[in-house]
Amino acid sequence: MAKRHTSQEVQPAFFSILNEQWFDFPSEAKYGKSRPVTDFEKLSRVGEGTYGIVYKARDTKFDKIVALKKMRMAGTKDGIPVSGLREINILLNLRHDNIVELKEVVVGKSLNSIFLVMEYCEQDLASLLDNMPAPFSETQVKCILIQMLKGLRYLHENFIIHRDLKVSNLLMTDKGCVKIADFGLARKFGLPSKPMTPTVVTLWYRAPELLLGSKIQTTAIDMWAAGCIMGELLAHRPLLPGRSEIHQIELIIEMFGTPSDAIWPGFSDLPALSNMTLRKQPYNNLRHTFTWLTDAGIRLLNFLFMYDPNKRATAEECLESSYFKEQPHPCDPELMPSFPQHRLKRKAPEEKRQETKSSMSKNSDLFSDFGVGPTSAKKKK
Ligand SMILES: Nc1ncnc2c1ncn2[C@@H]1O[C@H](COP(=O)(O)OP(=O)(O)OP(=O)(O)O)[C@@H](O)[C@H]1O
Repeated sequence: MAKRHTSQEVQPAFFSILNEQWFDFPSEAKYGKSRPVTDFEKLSRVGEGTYGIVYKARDTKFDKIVALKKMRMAGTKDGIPVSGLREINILLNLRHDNIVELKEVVVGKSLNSIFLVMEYCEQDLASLLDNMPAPFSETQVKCILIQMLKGLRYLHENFIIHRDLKVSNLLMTDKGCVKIADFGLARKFGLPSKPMTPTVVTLWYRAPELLLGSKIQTTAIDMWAAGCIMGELLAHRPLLPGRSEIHQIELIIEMFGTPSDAIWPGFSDLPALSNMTLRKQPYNNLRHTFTWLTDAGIRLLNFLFMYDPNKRATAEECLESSYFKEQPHPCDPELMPSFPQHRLKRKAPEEKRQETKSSMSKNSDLFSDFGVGPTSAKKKK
């Protein structure tokens, strides 16, 4: 059967990635004309992830508010970590309303300290979901989903698999524009890369083929994560919050029934199944979970949660869904609430969210490269 999702069997070839990535750099960055980070005034710290700390900062030369992401160097032998290089290379070559814009790369005092200058987004959806008193209305959920799907369609058309889609990587501007962020795990198909690790994609959003050890990565892993995000936005809680990989598989089976070769050809050959027996559960419980959702909504969720990655919905197909054409219609992004009261609450809830990627030391003095010291940090608006 023809593949509906673009896929790649990944190979180990670490150094060719680095070379290809530098060849793709715009000449400014490639030939060392990057601006110094001292051109930026740090305003506040807005987020911290596995690969870097993110600050709200002011570009003093152009008087613009930006986000500055300092790449973590800890634990790397050769300077910039490959995840950072991938993120830089991929983002510099992308331009879309629903993808966070990387404006430039600037350097710190020491040569191996690198900052990504990105457009600043006021919110991330994880913090919003954890803090807002009432859930998003369905018209707002549709507005968010459509923007996410447009961003995904653009990525997949450009041969990029994000590989870490989750609510904390969906940012929102004060104008209600949703942006996919955090390309540290993203891959361009066609580039050789290291052998696939099944631990890509945060556990709660991880597709069954990854959990069961498939060696093939396709754009369908982003679409499963998109289904989890749709479920989370509609239910106002994570849909499949597994505590371990085994628990994650159990939750998936509880919700969608036990897969079989009949619905997912090749399923019984997946590596993890050689040492595990799956519980028999014949029912799909999506309708019981979303009793109030229209048939079109349930159909879209079921399409996103197809076990067989080849049959799973593409972003393009989702955008055609009748769910987005029926009442209540998606609201205009400009009409999305901006939630200024929740901007200060970003960090705490994010820490509570379960993450599976290894955590690195977060104590280094990351302010030391800025011209302005931590004591002069302005209060966030
Ligand atoms: N452009 C931006 N504007 C505003 N805030 C941002 C921006 N980029 C990132 N952030 C904030 O910083 C947090 C961490 O950023 P990011 O996800 O890029 O880092 P990471 O180290 O790759 O994270 P992860 O551990 O999820 O892989 C985000 O959840 C968000 O709250």
